[in-house]
Amino acid sequence: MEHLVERLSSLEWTSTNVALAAAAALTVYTLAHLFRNFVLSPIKHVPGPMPAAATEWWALSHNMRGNKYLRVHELFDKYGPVVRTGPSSVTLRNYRYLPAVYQGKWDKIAAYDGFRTNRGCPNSFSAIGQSEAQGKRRGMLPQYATACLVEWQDVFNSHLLEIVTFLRCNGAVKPVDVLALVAHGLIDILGELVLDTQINAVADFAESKPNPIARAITMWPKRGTIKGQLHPLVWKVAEQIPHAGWQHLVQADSNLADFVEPIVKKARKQLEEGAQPERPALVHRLSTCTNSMLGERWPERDVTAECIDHFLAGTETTSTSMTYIMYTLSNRPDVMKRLQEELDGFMGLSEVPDIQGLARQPYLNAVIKEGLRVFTPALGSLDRLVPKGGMVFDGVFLPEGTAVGLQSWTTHRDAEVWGDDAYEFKPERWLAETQEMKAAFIPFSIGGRNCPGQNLAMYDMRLFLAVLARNFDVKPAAHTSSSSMEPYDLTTVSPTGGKCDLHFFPRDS
Ligand code: HEM
Repeated sequence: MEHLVERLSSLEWTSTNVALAAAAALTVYTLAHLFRNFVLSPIKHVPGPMPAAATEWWALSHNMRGNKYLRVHELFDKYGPVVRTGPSSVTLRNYRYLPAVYQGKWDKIAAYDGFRTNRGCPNSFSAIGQSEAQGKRRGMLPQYATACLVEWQDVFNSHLLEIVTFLRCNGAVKPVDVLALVAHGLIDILGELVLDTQINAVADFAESKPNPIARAITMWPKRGTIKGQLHPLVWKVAEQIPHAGWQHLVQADSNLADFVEPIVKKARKQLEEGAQPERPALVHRLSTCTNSMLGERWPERDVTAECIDHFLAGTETTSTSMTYIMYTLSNRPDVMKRLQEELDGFMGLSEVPDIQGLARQPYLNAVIKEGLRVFTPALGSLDRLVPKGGMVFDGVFLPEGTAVGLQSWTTHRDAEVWGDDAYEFKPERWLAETQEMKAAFIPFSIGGRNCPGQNLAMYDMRLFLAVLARNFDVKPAAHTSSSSMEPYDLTTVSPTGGKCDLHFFPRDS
């Protein structure tokens, strides 16, 4: 050793020597990494593509290309129902394992930590452990109960009517991006339901003015995915890249925090002064409930983080589902006709429907469920950590700490459940729902970490779909095609083309 140190100190540190030393260090690091992932790994026996086992870059590069779900889907045919999709992660095909993985109170993987909001504050989505999440969920669930949502009917109606008015003036003249339109509508609704605040996103959209909140909300999920997959140091460096578009993405979180923080502060002050809102928004509920883990009121920064989280979780998911459903209807006059007949019978001459009656319209609900099945917004694997003792899946043992999950893209196309027409959009299948369909339909996930906003999401979708289909016939713009609509998946899905331009022709014109 002394000899080696002597030799090193006698070396002349020219730039060539430094480069050689760096290359040698990199080689040693890479070999050690490969040795660990191939030879020492406790899941080395799980079949899968070699690059996926070698490094995280296989998953990251497919994530960045938005097609990881397709690659993983193909792997099952080649490697069987249990596939190694990363150095320490495995994806399962068999939907019968859904309860084991998602109802077993297993922790989420560390990448969820990248979804903290309000400058690094944890929220229910980013919480890794069940107990931390349960404390937060108890406070929010009453806001999305049916009894609460029906009280907001006037808010839903006023924003939907604004959209109808805009489309009546513009939709036939030039195509409208339904993805952005619905997202702006949802942001206005969530503004009131979550923050008791008017955001006026649809008004800005109608005037082609960028809305800063809408921009931050649409940028945020991409930021979360990238941040979650990069080493914190690499992210710190990446944050400095002086590119305007990239900076909008990097700053999406602080921009939202700057907007939501003062609203939360004001609401808390009003509550402390004795105000009793007749119709509490989420910010009021969270400000008054007790954090069951801490035994005291939620800190202000946690309330801010949770409210931001709901804006994010409730916008892109629902707007994507609505967009793919509207795009499908623009190409499927048979489905549109049947839907319009049902809605005409239910709504008559009214432009907006009764919110409760919509839940009882069979074909409308069948179209939405089929939309959520075929175009699930969260279609990749939602990974969890195998707990102590490990577990056997389809004959393959996975030890404690393995990241494991199922992707809804695959589950929603399982021929054993959905039949040979699993890839087709066929709302009729929901008119005779089977137990297998119930068990394998997972757009909102299942178990203790399922989507707490699913009731709101279903209300949103019923309302938007009923209003758009009742009032308009829809045709795709010339440039809106199956390739521009190819799903691009970065945690949640969006069309590859980034938008979905459709023509809206008023039905009574
Ligand atoms: C079509 C619309 C929606 C879909 C498909 C959807 C889907 C999902 C899924 C699959 C999860 C589980 C994620 C995971 O385990 O990684 C989830 C979690 C969550 N969703 Fe939704 N969601 C939708 C709308 C909403 C809405 C409207 C809200 C609230 C305004 C919301 C709030 C949340 C929250 C807070 C979580 C985290 C829950 C936890 O981890 O305990 N979502 N959602």
